[in-house]
Amino acid sequence: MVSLCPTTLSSPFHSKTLKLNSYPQNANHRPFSLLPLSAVASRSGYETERGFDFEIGDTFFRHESATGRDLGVLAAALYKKKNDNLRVLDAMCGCGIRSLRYLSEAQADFVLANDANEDCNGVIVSNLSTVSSEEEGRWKVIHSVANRVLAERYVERDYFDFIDVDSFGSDSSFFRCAFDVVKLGGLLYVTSTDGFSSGGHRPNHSLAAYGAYIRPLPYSNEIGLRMLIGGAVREASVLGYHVSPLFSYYSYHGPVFRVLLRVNRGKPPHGMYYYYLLQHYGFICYCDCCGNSQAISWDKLGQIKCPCGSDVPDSLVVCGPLWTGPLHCAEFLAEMLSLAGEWGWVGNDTINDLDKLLKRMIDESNPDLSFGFIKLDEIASRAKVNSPPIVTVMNAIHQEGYGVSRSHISNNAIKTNCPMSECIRIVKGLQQQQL
Ligand SMILES: C[S@@+](CC[C@H](N)C(=O)[O-])C[C@H]1O[C@@H](n2cnc3c(N)ncnc32)[C@H](O)[C@@H]1O
Repeated sequence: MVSLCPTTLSSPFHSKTLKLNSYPQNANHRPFSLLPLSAVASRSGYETERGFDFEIGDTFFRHESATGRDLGVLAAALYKKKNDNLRVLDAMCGCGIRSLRYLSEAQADFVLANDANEDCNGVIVSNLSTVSSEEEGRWKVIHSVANRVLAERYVERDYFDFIDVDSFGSDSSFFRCAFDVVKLGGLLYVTSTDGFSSGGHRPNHSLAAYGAYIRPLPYSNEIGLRMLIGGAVREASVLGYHVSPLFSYYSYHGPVFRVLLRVNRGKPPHGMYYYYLLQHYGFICYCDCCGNSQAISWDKLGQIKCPCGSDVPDSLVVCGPLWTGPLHCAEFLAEMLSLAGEWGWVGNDTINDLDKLLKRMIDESNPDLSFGFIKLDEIASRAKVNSPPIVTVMNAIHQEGYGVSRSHISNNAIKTNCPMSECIRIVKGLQQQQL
């Protein structure tokens, strides 16, 4: 038997010495991204999602991830509509529900479904067989660590239109291999469940995984998305690719951070890539004293100071480097929403949430709105009043000429370019009107 060491596993170029279907036999040498079995939420039996009945056996499956799957399927289907061809690599497929949905709903021409755990094989094959027989060649199931699968595809020059990496913890170790296997113009759907890092509780870890030093901020879940995009942007630029987020989605079930990236090479639409990077890849500075946030570009790093002039020690919290640009592409989201409507996903109970989510994401794509969000509780506590209804606050801010939207991340928060001092004045005014 081949003896595997972690270095061997993480090196893509050892694939020829190992059987593709081999899975590390020695528990001590399990790839670092595989969690201990005790951490795996598994339930035996069958599930239903969007009208599909499928087996889950003892594989990892979470109901709560359905929205993330819906978003991926809509995006893949849009890609297929525009490009007429769709080859999907589902790098960590669990029971194969995503592969099943990419085949059935997005009409993928081919899906390569991989999961390192060979025990998932029977369940995946049985689920995909409900779409077509294995002999028809629309899908193939393999079992290997994701980076090895990706590296082998790269060596074979076997590129994919859509790659889904649904990992546990941080996904940054898969970026490089994945970028090399996505077709130019193709889509990479990545996931992180690393809520500790985004919350600023493990700055050394976020530095190691995403190259970003993250400290606690009031909008840490948005920071999680920005940390993920920033890490991907950085890794892509090392290889000469440029990426831009088409949508970013946070779900508190996990928590889970998911981002769909378009991968390209050459000049991005808005000028030279490095100019684009300098514009959108930098630092975020939050002032504890006044509650305002600002983006700091690399050339302004030496001049960090809050306009409120605070001289309170440690009042400025600086995080980064991370993505400070838009979280979504509004046009792409609008197309997803329209497709959801065509599929009849708008209007029934489960879909109402997706409908609301997509509309909220479109709203928060407004480029005038600063990154981060402000929780109403924070405004109310600084203004020393009770929190007024969110819609009343938003209307009042809007009437004062500022941009304002909800955030898909927090129900009780707004995104606005209205400074905190003005928000406080507006909220105090609303309170007085009520007296
Ligand atoms: C979050 S689950 C996938 C869930 C699935 N995508 C879904 O939507 O239901 C992650 C899966 O990745 C597998 N896995 C973990 N580390 C892996 C690695 N390095 N390479 C390939 N598969 C891996 C696990 O066995 C597990 O089934």
